[in-house]
Amino acid sequence: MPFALQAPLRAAILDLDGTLVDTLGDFHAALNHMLAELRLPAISAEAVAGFIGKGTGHLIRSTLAHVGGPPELFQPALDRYFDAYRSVNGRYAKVYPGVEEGLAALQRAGLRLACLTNKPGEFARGLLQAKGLAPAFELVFGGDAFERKKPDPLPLRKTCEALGSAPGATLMVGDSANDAAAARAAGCPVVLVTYGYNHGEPVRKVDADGFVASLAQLAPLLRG
Ligand SMILES: O=C(O)COP(=O)(O)O
Ligand SMILES: [Mg+2]
Repeated sequence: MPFALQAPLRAAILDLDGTLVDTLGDFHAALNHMLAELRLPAISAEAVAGFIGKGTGHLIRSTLAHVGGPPELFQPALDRYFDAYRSVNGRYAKVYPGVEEGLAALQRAGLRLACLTNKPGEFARGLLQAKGLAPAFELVFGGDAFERKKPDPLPLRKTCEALGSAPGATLMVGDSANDAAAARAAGCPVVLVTYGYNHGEPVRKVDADGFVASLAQLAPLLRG
């Protein structure tokens, strides 16, 4: 569906998991490693996909509940998960088609770029580095950078401030209702990709300014 972005843009904020990189394989491997160490049953990749995007605490709590593990195991599970994720980060992850092209188009349009994810900052920076995407971003903020995570608007407001760009002139590009809700509340225009993880729900039902099947489709929206 064609759509137009109203305001002249000065900056763009991009989500990471499900938007820039398909990280389901990394999450799946790290969680199953954690579950095996806790002697709990394994989880399917499909179930994991529904839990991505709301940060690590939500991912671990949802995974434990899904396999019938007691909530008291949260802290030991979290510790094992961090060790496991640190050692797989990027190994089973793939940059989505059109990402390099889309980022280059945003840069050519003179926009300052930040990556804002609910993933812990350490993992986000390592992943962007491993996939060759780090040089595109002036700033990278993880889920541990601010007091609250998306869908709260605080991380977007803070990122706009750090970029020196008003929210109305800062495009949020994400894959989930979380990104869209945060953008709406912060006053940023928001475009969602149709290929990511939207908590297991159809992404087109989310209130957003537009949808793209590839970041390469952002290029024509930036002209003029
Ligand atoms: O939930 C996470 O860890 C990451 O999610 P995000 O990159 O889509 O914000
Ligand atoms: Mg995401």
